[in-house]
Amino acid sequence: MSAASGLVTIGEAMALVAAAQTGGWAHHRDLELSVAGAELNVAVGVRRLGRPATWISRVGADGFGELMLRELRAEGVDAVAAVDDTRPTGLMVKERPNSLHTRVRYYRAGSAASALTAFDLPLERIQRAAVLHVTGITPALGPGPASAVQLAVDTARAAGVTVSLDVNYRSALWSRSDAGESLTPLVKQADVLFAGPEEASLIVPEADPEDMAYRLAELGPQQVVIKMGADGAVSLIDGELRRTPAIPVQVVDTVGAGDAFVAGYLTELMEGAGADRRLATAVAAGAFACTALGDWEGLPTRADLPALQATEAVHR
Ligand SMILES: Nc1ncnc2c1ncn2[C@@H]1O[C@H](COP(=O)(O)OP(=O)(O)OP(=O)(O)O)[C@@H](O)[C@H]1O
Ligand SMILES: O=C(O)C(=O)C[C@H](O)[C@H](O)CO
Repeated sequence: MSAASGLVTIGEAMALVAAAQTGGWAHHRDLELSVAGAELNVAVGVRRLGRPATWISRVGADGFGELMLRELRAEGVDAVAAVDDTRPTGLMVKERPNSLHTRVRYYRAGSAASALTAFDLPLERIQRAAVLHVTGITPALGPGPASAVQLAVDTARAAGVTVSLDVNYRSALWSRSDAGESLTPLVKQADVLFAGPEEASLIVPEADPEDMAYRLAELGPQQVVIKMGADGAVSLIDGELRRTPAIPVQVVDTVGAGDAFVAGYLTELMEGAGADRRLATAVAAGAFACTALGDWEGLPTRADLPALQATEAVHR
């Protein structure tokens, strides 16, 4: 399959150090090393569901960057990433103080990906994509990454490529007012918009998810999806309002569920599927992501999807 049938996404991924047990670092020092980043998670999710995916970024000339590129190769994601020998790959640390909470800390200031600029973009790949997916994390990394996202979106729109935006507000990176101001113009340029209710309220004043969806659609996106965790999603797609329940699962770790949901939705969009099917695959992928530690390791392939309906937990 060519990139023309696939997703292109841009963003930072980090090495992910996660506690292997609950209890906090002071008591349990076992850790697991992986990689994660919202856009990388989406690229892996799309690829697992069967569509081509390209991930554009920068990594450090270090073991973490090497690990990231290896993982992406193993997943079949096409990585277009400059290796920067002056800056490190960013790091994210995920601690589980108890079974109820996950605490995430970033060590990403001055990272290779925060030096991303418009010069890192292979514009012809964006022009040939089926969907360009960006998130509100990248503009928060600095003026270089913000200008790269803007150019990517402008390029996609000029080429008639569908633009997808996940608001993905990260309070450790910027204030709500800065995020609202910077992301509103991007929302207006998006065809598909994903946001949680708290994130949507950065852009519009409404408090009710259905009202938010209508107000966001007035800004431009024909497809607005409000992700609501265990409550599923509210969407306004081509003028039609839907409530899609989540699929109940035994939750291990919800971080990355939103990216899985986006991957499910966008894969079906690229397949030409209708809104009901896009949302069904989105909630299924979101549920899968909740069942495993790690941001993307638990993401499903097509063959995995029916397992959510299975009644027996052990298959022999
Ligand atoms: N506890 C859960 N049980 C079942 N499905 C869930 C659960 N949490 C999330 N999901 C599924 O995943 C989707 C996205 O989750 P959520 O709304 O938490 O996204 P998010 O806040 O963007 O996540 P993140 O930024 O951590 O990736 C939900 O709409 C739902 O379909
Ligand atoms: O928060 C970020 O910047 C990340 O990209 C890290 C995680 O992988 C992401 O939050 C999961 O959606």
